[in-house]
Amino acid sequence: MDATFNASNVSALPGHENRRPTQQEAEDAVRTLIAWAGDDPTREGLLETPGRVARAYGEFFSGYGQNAADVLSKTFKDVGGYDDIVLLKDIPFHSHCEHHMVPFFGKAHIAYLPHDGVVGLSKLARLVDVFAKRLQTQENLTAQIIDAVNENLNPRGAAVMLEAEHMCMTMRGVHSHGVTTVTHRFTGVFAEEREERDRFFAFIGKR
Ligand SMILES: Nc1nc2c(ncn2[C@@H]2O[C@H](COP(=O)(O)OP(=O)(O)OP(=O)(O)O)[C@@H](O)[C@H]2O)c(=O)[nH]1
Ligand SMILES: [Zn+2]
Repeated sequence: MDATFNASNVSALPGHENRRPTQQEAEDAVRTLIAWAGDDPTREGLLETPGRVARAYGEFFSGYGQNAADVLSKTFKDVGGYDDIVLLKDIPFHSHCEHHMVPFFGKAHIAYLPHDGVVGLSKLARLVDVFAKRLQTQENLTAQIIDAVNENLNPRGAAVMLEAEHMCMTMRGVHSHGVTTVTHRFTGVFAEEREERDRFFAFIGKR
């Protein structure tokens, strides 16, 4: 995360002009939240918690230190002339909503019709993580994934669908359990031809 940390991201944070907050400052912020929640950050069980939370944040938000172009940089053309749909379904993802900073999680389905070669299958799952491991809305996550596929693979078409449960709707607020939010976007041939969209839905078992 350090390597690509963009200091301008925190320029609006008083006392942090042009620098990333230190680990110590992050841990102090966690202690403040613990006290604000009503507990005692100095009691034994909570002493190491700020450090753990900071480390966990490093994992939850590791996407800020990654970019899609790196993940999708290596493509293969030696695929026997295969140019039909490539589809990964049920890619699990965990993200955090940018409104409440609590998790939303579910499955992503990504398809593309190759034009300039194909990409390693694991890279599409990694691509989801590049953007999921940031503060997000589900709509933005959907758009960023398909934009990255288009920019880096130049396919004849791409399709992305996300299905997720938002803990900010389950654990708090409206307390609506079991609600699945579905977002999707189609580009190229998938946007133009209903038949291709229907194939996508059929492959992911939605019709
Ligand atoms: N469109 C969209 N909304 C989201 C997403 N994640 C959370 N939200 C919603 O963001 C909204 C924020 O609404 P606000 O009224 O500003 O905040 P709030 O008072 O905490 O809202 P409630 O959740 O209704 O209690 C809520 O309706 C959330 O359900 C997302 O990925 N996409
Ligand atoms: Zn939320």
